[in-house]
Amino acid sequence: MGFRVVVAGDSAGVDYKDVIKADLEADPRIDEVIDAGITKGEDVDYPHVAVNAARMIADGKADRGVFICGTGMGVAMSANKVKGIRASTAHDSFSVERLVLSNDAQVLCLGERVIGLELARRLAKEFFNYTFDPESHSAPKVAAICSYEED
Ligand SMILES: O=C[C@H](O)[C@H](O)COP(=O)(O)O
Repeated sequence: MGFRVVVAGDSAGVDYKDVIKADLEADPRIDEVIDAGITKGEDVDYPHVAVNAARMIADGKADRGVFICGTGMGVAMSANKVKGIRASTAHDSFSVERLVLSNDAQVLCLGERVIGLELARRLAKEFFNYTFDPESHSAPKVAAICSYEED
């Protein structure tokens, strides 16, 4: 079974979000792409966009997310407020790999004002090359992150 992916972006990330959404819809590894907004022309602040999208993962409606704002940092901070979500900005290939293999992150965050479109597209694609191994040496560290979550 393929990934169910939620994409989201604020007004500074909507252009990349729409391109990456189309890429993911054409990717045979992905079964479903959910667009959590915004649509171009809308203006919703990034915390609301990211938390709404992250809740879809926490609620089991999606497996992973690609969230985009100007820097990738605001959507990451916001998504991480949702219990069970691990999200980070990653703007290079190695970081994207480790985001999954070390950190079991469900959400890749990208900054439309920081990296070029083709790099963003490539990183979004690479994010789905990896799946976390629950038997790996990284698993207890991820469990330790979770242990610090507060209700
Ligand atoms: O992290 C925040 C994002 O980059 C956002 O798109 C822009 O936020 P700002 O308008 O507060 O700079």
